[in-house]
Amino acid sequence: MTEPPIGPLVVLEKKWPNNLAPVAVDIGGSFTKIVYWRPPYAPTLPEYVVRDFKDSFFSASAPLKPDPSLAVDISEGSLRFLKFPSSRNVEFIDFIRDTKLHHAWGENKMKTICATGGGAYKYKELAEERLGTVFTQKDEMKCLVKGLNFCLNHVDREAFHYNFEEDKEEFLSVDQIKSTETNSPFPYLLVNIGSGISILKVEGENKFERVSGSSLGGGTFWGLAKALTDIKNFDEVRELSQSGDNRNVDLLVGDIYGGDYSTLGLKAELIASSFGKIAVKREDAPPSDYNKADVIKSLLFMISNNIGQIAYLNAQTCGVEKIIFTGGFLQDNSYVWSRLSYAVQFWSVGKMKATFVQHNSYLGSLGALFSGQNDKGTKEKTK
Ligand SMILES: Nc1ncnc2c1ncn2[C@@H]1O[C@H](COP(=O)(O)OP(=O)(O)OP(=O)(O)O)[C@@H](O)[C@H]1O
Ligand SMILES: CC(C)(CO)[C@@H](O)C(=O)NCCC(=O)O
Repeated sequence: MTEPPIGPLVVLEKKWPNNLAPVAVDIGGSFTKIVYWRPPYAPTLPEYVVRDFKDSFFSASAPLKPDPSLAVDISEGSLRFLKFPSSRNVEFIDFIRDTKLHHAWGENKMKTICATGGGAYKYKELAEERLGTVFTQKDEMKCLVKGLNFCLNHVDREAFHYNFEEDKEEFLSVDQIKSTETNSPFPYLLVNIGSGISILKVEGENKFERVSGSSLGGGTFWGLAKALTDIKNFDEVRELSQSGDNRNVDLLVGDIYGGDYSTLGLKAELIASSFGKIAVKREDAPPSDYNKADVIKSLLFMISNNIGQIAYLNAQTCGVEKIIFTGGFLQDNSYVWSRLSYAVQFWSVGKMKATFVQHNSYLGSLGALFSGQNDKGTKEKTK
């Protein structure tokens, strides 16, 4: 079958600038995330590049409602998502070049690609040199909010709560994510857990403020996990968190009080000090029976509880009750969903609920893709 000459512009022609590639990248500290539009006539991408990475997608059959204002007729194709570790950023640039994603599935190279995340600045020169296409820089926070709002408004079952008592997701429809007072998803606190954490108060489609941040994020968890154990693969985290027992590593209230600290309502099984049991071990004690599963589980508890607490405190300061957690740390990580849900419920005494989304890692790249539609490829100013 012969390809139409101008690829996606067939469906995007009304608003999509004809010099902009239907691919956008979010180059973060840990991962580079790519979103691209693939029309039905396009070939699939070479398996050798994709095999190590998850390739999730909104397909024509996924319950994605097209938004006329965005003029992206997804039913004519699909938005596809890919990840590369940031340590392979040169390969990622060559991947775009070799697959010709910046050609918009046609003959001609597009003039610009929208890029966000720190790497949009760090790798601009290198990427432009290797691709011969301009990297139009888009602000990371704006893209994150834009991508998330797009998903919340248009993708059914994108958002979900996690029932930590029954260990299952409870998916929300586009209508269920809306507050009754505002008939919209706003206001919400956005806690994006990538390598580090950014916390934003979001009050409207383009109305938001970064209220806080923390360096104790997904990179901290993964860095400490690698430093403390011989773990090499993130998938192992999911396995080990099922079998580990943090009580071999953490000091519990019960270890200090011999039971509950009733006057403060602190139950015996509550963690009093993460990793505290290792700290108080006698020098002449026999080797402990904690193993790497126990360490991983304790680390996950520590990071997740801390994030849950920071999120709750920021939500309280901002006067917002809905907290939406996003970012690569949460991708396919039901254990963390469970911990964060528990932490938010615990700290807010049941007043607040943690919400999660399916396309955690890809919100920034989605936002970059959409934000390129209405501009002429100029450099974006940040606050
Ligand atoms: N397969 C994996 N390998 C390593 N880390 C993973 C993996 N899957 C999930 N993670 C988690 O995802 C985190 C990175 O998330 P994400 O891609 O959102 O960050 P980033 O955008 O690169 O960082 P930042 O926004 O801070 O620059 C890692 O720190 C780690 O905790
Ligand atoms: C630096 C960014 C914004 C890069 O995505 C992120 O890693 C972050 O928000 N880190 C936390 C920085 C802080 O302590 O506010």
